[in-house]
Amino acid sequence: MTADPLPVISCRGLTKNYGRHRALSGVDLTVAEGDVFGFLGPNGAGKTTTIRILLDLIRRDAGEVTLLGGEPRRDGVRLRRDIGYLPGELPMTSRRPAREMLSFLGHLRGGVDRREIEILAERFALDLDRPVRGLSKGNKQKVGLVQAFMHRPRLLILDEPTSGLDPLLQQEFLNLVREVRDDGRTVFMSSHVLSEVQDVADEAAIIRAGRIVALEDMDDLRARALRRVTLAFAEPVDAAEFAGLEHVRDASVEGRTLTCTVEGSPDALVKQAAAHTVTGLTSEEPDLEELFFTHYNNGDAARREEGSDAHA
Ligand SMILES: Nc1ncnc2c1ncn2[C@@H]1O[C@H](COP(=O)(O)OP(=O)(O)OP(=O)(O)O)[C@@H](O)[C@H]1O
Repeated sequence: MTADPLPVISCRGLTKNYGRHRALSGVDLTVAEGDVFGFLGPNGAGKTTTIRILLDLIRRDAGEVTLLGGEPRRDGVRLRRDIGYLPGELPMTSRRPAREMLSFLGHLRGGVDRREIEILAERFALDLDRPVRGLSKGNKQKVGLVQAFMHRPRLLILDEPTSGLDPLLQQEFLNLVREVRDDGRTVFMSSHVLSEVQDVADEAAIIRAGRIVALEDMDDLRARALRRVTLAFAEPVDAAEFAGLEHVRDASVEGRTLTCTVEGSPDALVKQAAAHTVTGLTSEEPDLEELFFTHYNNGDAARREEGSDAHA
């Protein structure tokens, strides 16, 4: 075992106001080297604002930031080489082909192996010969991802990276994130959907109304995750059979369909269901809001604070 390395991202007390609107109220974050860190929160919670402050694209009103041992305001040039950044909204108005734009960006970062661009483009099924301007939203997102990964940065900061990607490419993206982690590099990625980060993240912070309201080890969060499960049977079943099962709540039956909530392992439910002929199964994840309000005692407090902030 080695001693804990210095965090790759550390921020303390980040505060940001847009006019009279307080977007961040004292955000603290610590991201360890080699981790995949999910930054989760509903729309408008402050994810993009935090990321832009980390990268010194906007100024904070208060707080401290350290990134890869440097200070974003002072060490911007070095940090840009060591960081891959995918913005939430990509300005892509160039008439030039994606290949040229990516090579140009590569030069700005001190040179990028062209093969790396080709390999990434192939993985994301991106046609490098098409002009950037005419690309669809999904293809623009692919260009954004290629430019974030292509110089093999030590730290990737990705704002809603899977937005606009179809499910197959989302999986490819997650594979890439795993490879980066296996390489000992670090990924910080935001999302408003837990499912997008839950398979890959080691840790997650949940931000709400400009405050970090939870910091979670993902293994714990996964173990507690709620699912709404619907099972269809060939014959009518009795709700009582399922009501007392471990990790099963709110079981109700209508005709041949059982709906219930599973918190944690669905093992007991699956074994009980197997006593019957199962004709259908759906399992839905709750959205982040639901998970948040179900699991965190401070949920009501956060909701109240948000309400009072909104009137501030
Ligand atoms: N330039 C701006 N001027 C005024 N208010 C802003 C500005 N940028 C963001 N805000 C507000 O600050 C809050 C945080 O916004 P931010 O974009 O950081 O949230 P987010 O979590 O990234 O959400 P989203 O996923 O919708 O982008 C929101 O209430 C937003 O309306």
